[in-house]
Amino acid sequence: MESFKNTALTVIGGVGYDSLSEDGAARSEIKTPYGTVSVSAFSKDGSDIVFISRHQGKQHVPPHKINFLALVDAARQIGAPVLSVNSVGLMRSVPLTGNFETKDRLKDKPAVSPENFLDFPFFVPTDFVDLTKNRISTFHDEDTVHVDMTDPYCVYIRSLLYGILKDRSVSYSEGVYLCTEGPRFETKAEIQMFAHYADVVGMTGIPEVVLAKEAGLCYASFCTITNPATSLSGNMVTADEVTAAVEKNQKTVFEIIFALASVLSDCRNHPDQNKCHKNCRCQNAVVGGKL
Ligand SMILES: CSC[C@H]1O[C@H](OP(=O)(O)O)[C@H](O)[C@@H]1O
Ligand code: HPA
Repeated sequence: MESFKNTALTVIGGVGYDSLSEDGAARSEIKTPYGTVSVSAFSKDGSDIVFISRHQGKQHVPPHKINFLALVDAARQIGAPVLSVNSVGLMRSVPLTGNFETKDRLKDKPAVSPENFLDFPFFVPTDFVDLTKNRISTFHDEDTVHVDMTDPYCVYIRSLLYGILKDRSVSYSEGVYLCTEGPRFETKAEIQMFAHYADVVGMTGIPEVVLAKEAGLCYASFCTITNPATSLSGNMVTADEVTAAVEKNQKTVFEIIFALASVLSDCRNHPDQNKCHKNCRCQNAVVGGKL
């Protein structure tokens, strides 16, 4: 296996992110017990990043057929923290974090809503609801392991993300991600029900986060809100709308990814590890969970 030992960050990228690593990236394949995964490795300002395309490039594997076991096993072999990039539909208004002094209309209760989501497209999941139906969501089919899900998304990586967003004055919302099986979009009745339990809806976050936790990886997700969920605007929901919104925000997402890789790279090399205090429990998520 090619050595990925200096990798600061692995990115699992969704729709519209294949160009993250196009220029001068070294392409290779990682063999896993679940299948072979194509990855590309590149350096950005001295930080090594490995990119895994969730839909595996031009063939575009649809959400319900993604080989999550292979993708996450590849990330485990790389061994670096993982940032997953996902697109989502917004199901309800969510409070925003950011500086709104110049945005008069948001002064009282700043929130992202189906009306203004284009201005505030970034969302960080803190928890999830799993409504997938037909996916293998554990590495432990033969033995029995019950993984802890108290903090599904790594608190350490999220704290770094929040710092980077704040430094760059990028407003964001955070909350609960709900995953459907897809590939169809949701019905009106489903969105009315789901919005009681979650803020955004997507098709690709699960079981990625669960498998990453089983693998002991530090894993967080950075979502782009691409559309109001079904029936929350007068429009139909289309894949074209999703890709257009991703493309519009891609530059900012790339900047956040590069900044995160840089912080993680500095932390790896810093003699004073207190500077980068890793306050998460990701590596211990299966401790006490084996029967
Ligand atoms: C392009 S329409 C819906 C499709 O896009 C999202 O994928 P990803 O999160 O990998 O960008 C969504 O969850 C669906 O899979
Ligand atoms: N529903 C499910 N997945 C999605 C959506 C949506 O509205 N937007 C982007 N991915």
